[in-house]
Order: sequence, then structure tokens, then C-alpha cells
Amino acid sequence: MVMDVKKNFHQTHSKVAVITGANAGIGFTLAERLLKANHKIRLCLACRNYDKGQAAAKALKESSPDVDIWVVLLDTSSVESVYAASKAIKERYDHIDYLYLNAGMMKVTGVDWHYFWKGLFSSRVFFMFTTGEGLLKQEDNVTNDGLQNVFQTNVFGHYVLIKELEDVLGNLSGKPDGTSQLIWTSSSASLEHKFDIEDFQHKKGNDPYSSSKFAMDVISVGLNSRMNKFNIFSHAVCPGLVMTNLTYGILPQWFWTLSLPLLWLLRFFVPSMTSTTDNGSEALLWLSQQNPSALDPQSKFLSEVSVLNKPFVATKQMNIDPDKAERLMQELDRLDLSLRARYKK
Ligand SMILES: NC(=O)C1=CN([C@@H]2O[C@H](COP(=O)(O)OP(=O)(O)OC[C@H]3O[C@@H](n4cnc5c(N)ncnc54)[C@H](OP(=O)(O)O)[C@@H]3O)[C@@H](O)[C@H]2O)C=CC1
Ligand SMILES: CC(C)CCC[C@@H](C)[C@H]1CC[C@H]2C3=C(CC[C@]12C)[C@@]1(C)CCC(=O)[C@@H](C)[C@@H]1CC3
Repeated sequence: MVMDVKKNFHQTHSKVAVITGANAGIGFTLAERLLKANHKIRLCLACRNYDKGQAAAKALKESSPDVDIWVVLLDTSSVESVYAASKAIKERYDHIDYLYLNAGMMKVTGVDWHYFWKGLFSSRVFFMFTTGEGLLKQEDNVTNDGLQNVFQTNVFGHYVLIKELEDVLGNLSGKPDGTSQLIWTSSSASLEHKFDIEDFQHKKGNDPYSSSKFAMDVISVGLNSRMNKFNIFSHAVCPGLVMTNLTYGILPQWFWTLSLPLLWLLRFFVPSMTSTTDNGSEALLWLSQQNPSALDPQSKFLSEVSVLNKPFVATKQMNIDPDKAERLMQELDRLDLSLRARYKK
């Protein structure tokens, strides 16, 4: 009897997920949940601090000792680090199924409490709790590459990473039916009016975080136009307001803990009050279980939560002009080329 041993790529291949900023917060919980959903998945934790990455890998292995977890050093605020990490990733994997572009930061120097109290009793109260607009005083600095830190960390480092990993993505990996998903941890703080294509690094503005998150959404749409033909699909997610080191950098942990009952009450009106990393990672996990070619490239996926703390995924149309997206990507391509020339890459 002749057995048909010819199986397609999807039947034989263990899925590979690369997660940036995987040592803490939403990225770490996502790693835990991906493993729980598929114990055969191969995980790459791309972290800027090797010890923190190893500690995360150790914690993940405690519940699943036989899993394939690997830590790679990646600092998205340095292009040289992105080049080195991409090289190491390509040496280890010949195809990536899920590339989670999750690492992110914001530097908050204060909260505008006057604006908060005024907003609390106005019609913009729900918008204020969803986006945080106008409440946070932020600062930014310039990286060693000469770019705005928030822009480079949240957006450009990830853009360069995608370009560097192109030949292990989709059918560009040489697997005719290989598919890849690029999944951005964006935010409901992504606000179009905070973004200016003439100042895409946000050198002049006072809300680098919102600008960076909107740039992410624009790029995600642009990547779909450029890359869907190679079975590479990009989607953006809003995790909601989640208690992590990012929020503890805004107000101390004890304050958030005391505010939890209020945040839970707010869920009656604002389902983005996800609070926990489990709830916040819902849409990120959900996307990994979808057929990406069936998803609308203009949809944003929101982790939301019911009053009874049950997470669910909602969608929102972004209506981003693909020409505008292409224009931004061309700007980033130029910046990328100039840095490659500087580092002789
Ligand atoms: N928390 C929230 O309410 C929301 C968060 N988000 C987004 O979710 C994502 C994850 O954040 P969250 O889990 O909340 O916060 P955390 O601070 O817990 O996690 C952020 C992760 O990103 C890493 N990181 C920061 N800068 C860099 C860098 N230059 N290179 C590589 N890694 C870096 C951090 O590493 P290290 O531990 O070394 O600092 C950490 O692993 C971010 O993109 C954030 O903007 C979006 C909406 C709401
Ligand atoms: C709950 C307390 C009694 C009052 C807290 C007031 C503000 C500090 C928060 C209200 C809405 C929050 C918010 C964010 C930060 C903290 C607040 C401004 C984010 C901007 C954090 C990062 C994100 O990506 C957004 C989705 C958050 C939106 C809401």
C-alpha cells in the first residue's frame, strides 16, 4: 500500500509567534495565552533586557516545561539592535506565523487634574476615559539614532523589523501556502488630529503617544495594500485601559488599585476599561485564531469587557486613506535607507 505522505505546510509546521515587549504586561500574558491555546507553538520573546526576557521564559516554562521558547535581545529604539535581532530570528525560524508588534512606551510627567475634574462633569467624559486625551503631560527625547524616542520605539523600530523579516513572512518565506499576521498593539488613544504627516515623528507636538499609535494604524492599512498579495496581513488592536508598568508610570500602583472599583463601575458605559492583562490581550489572541484574509484591512480590533468581567472582541472601522498610508510608508522607507547608509547595512 502506498501512503500519501505529502502534507501541506499548514499540517506539518508548528506555528511560530514572535512578540516584542514580551517580558511584561500585555505581551507576557499574550505569550501565556498563546501557549495555553496551542502548546506546540514556538515562541520568540523579543525583549530589550535579556535578564527580564529569560525570567519571563522561565516563568512560562513553569506551567509548560516542554515548550519551545527562545529569547532574543531587541531594542526597538535602536536600528542596529533591530538588524541584529532580525538576523538571529531568521537563523532560527524559516517562517513566522504571528509577528506581534507590541513593545511600547510613553513618558508621562504629570496628570492635568484640573482638566480631569472639568471633563468628569462634561459631555466628553466617556471620550476622556477612552482616549485619555488632554489629561497627560508627556515628554519625549531623541534616541542615539537621532529620532524621536516614542516614534522610534513604538513605530519605526517595528517597521524596520518587518522589513528585515520579510523573507520569513507569508509566501516570501518560500512556502507557497505560508501565511503571516502582523499584529500591532495600538490604542484607543490613537487620534488622527494628533498626527501630522509633515511631522510624523511628532517633534513639535505635545502628544507623541497618540501620534505614534495613529501612525501604527496608518501603517497597518498601508502594509495590507502592499503585502496581502504575499499572504501577509496586518491588523491593529486596542487592548483598552490595562494595569501594567505603562499605567504605573502614570500614577502609582496603589492609586490604580484603589481606583479599580470605579474603573469597574465605568464598564457600564466604557467597555474599554479592561483593567487586567488577560482581558486586554483578548483581541490579540483572538486574531491569531482567525483567517486573516477574511478580515477587513480597515478594521481595528478592540479588547472590551462586560460589566460581569467577561472579555469580548469588538471591531471599529478606521477609514484610513490608503494613499495617505502609502505616503507615510514612503517617508519611513526614506528614513530607513538613510539609517542603513549610516550603519553601512
Ligand atoms: N496598558 C494600557 O492601558 C495600554 C497599553 N497599550 C500598548 O500595549 C503595549 C504593551 O504595553 P503594556 O503591556 O501596557 O506595558 P508594559 O510597560 O508592561 O510593557 C511594555 C513592554 O514593551 C517593552 N519595551 C519598551 N520599550 C522598548 C524598547 N525600546 N525595545 C523593546 N521593548 C521595549 C517593555 O520592556 P521593559 O520591561 O524592558 O521596559 C515591556 O516589555 C504598548 O505598545 C502600549 O502602548 C495600548 C493601550 C492601552
Ligand atoms: C481612574 C482615576 C480615578 C483617574 C485617572 C485619570 C487618568 C490618569 C486616566 C483616565 C483615562 C486613562 C487613560 C490612559 C492613561 C490614564 C488615564 C488618562 C491611557 C492614555 C493609557 C494608554 C493608552 O493606550 C490609552 C488607551 C489609555 C486611555 C485612558
